[in-house]
Amino acid sequence: MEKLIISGGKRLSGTVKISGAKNAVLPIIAASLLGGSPSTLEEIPDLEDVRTFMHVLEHLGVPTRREADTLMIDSTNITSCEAPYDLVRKMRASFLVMGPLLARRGQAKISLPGGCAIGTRPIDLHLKGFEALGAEIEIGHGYIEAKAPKGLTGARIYLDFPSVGATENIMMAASLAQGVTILENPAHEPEIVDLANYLNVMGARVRGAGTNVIKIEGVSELRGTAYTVIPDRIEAGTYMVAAAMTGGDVWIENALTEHLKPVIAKLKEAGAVIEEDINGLRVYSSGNLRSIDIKTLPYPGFPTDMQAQFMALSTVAQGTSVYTETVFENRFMHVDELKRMGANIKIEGRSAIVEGVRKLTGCPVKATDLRAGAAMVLAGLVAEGETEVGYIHHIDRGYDGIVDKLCAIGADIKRVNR
Ligand SMILES: CC(=O)N[C@H]1[C@@H](OP(=O)(O)OP(=O)(O)OC[C@H]2O[C@@H](n3ccc(=O)[nH]c3=O)[C@H](O)[C@@H]2O)O[C@H](CO)[C@@H](O)[C@@H]1O
Ligand SMILES: C=C(OP(=O)(O)O)C(=O)O
Repeated sequence: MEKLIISGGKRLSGTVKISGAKNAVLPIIAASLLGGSPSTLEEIPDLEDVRTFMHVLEHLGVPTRREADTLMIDSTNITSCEAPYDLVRKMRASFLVMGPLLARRGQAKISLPGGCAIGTRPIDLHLKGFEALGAEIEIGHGYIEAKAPKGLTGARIYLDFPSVGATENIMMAASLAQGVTILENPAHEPEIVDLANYLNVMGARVRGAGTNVIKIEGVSELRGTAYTVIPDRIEAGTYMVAAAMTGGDVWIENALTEHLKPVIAKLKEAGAVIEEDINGLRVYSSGNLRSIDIKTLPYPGFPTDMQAQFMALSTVAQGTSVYTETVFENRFMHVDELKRMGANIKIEGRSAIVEGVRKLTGCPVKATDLRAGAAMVLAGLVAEGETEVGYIHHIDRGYDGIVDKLCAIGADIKRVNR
């Protein structure tokens, strides 16, 4: 089994270049299915999730080819409308092919994704959206089958919660529907805006992405196009925390400060210094950090995908920090692993109370999910002795070249097979 071995105590300094955003790339790959001609996507990160999505597309009869950071997708013909359990269970974002398939082919049969380590993660809002657009939905034998033989029709849809995935799936489906769709209370995340921009370059008419109402005027066809995805704000945030925790000085190249406001604010509150620039940002700190309180919220609130990494920071900060998770009901799997390293954390309902300790000590720990894995790596960077992180396939889902990037700024980390 592959593991990461980290020898803690190294101060990080130098430059880290941020890759394209996982959470932008995945919906954009799904949206490429809407185009009747090939798309060329640039700045594609080297991630397990991207490889899984390429398999999903190949299963649909859509050829994909990757050369360095470029991904070519030829969606001229789609020969199957089914995504099986084997692929969907590996990556929930596979469910994002439902909107495009329904819109382009009038049918889709996708395995139910099921829950995952961070929560039950239902898809009711996606399905309500498709039904409002005129699709008929049937659930059976572990699959969701959606049909719209006469095509989809624009509708007014209100989301009970600003779900990122539901907003994306509905936006994609509505792009090829007849008439206008008004999507109220959608998600505001930068990845939603990136998807809307890609759809619009394909010929769609999506207005208002990033605001409280998105208006989608359906068009009769879309074409493939070239597109460059935005940098990954969560990857950037993770390296920012690494710099702050290790008392380092790191230039985070390519980070978009506009997308990182809550992360920047909380790191400053913890005592790090941040210099913002058009091409990225610099983070440095003495390593003496203060307690902070964090409540996760939909964008532009503090991102749930940064909660575990910040909690790793608070385990060695002075004072008591309170973390409240409001987006997912079970996103504290990292707590027990951090406690094995000497952290002092108590869970009370949806909050975790973190009492800073003088030091963490290295030991074998598990990456229970993607960001929990990132938190283990961060804890390992400051722990005394050696930390061995297992189940790193979770980390490989979302961090492009994490070992090389950390080594280049002075960390002692290696990947081993043991
Ligand atoms: C590939 C991708 O972009 N993943 C991100 C996306 O996930 P994802 O799109 O799955 O997250 P959502 O915004 O949909 O989920 C947020 C909350 O809404 C609930 N919900 C969602 C859909 C639904 O139909 N019904 C329902 O109740 C979920 O269970 C969860 O509690 O946004 C999350 C919230 O920022 C991030 O943590 C993930 O990294
Ligand atoms: C939860 C995450 O991703 P996914 O929705 O793909 O599981 C994440 O990126 O932290």
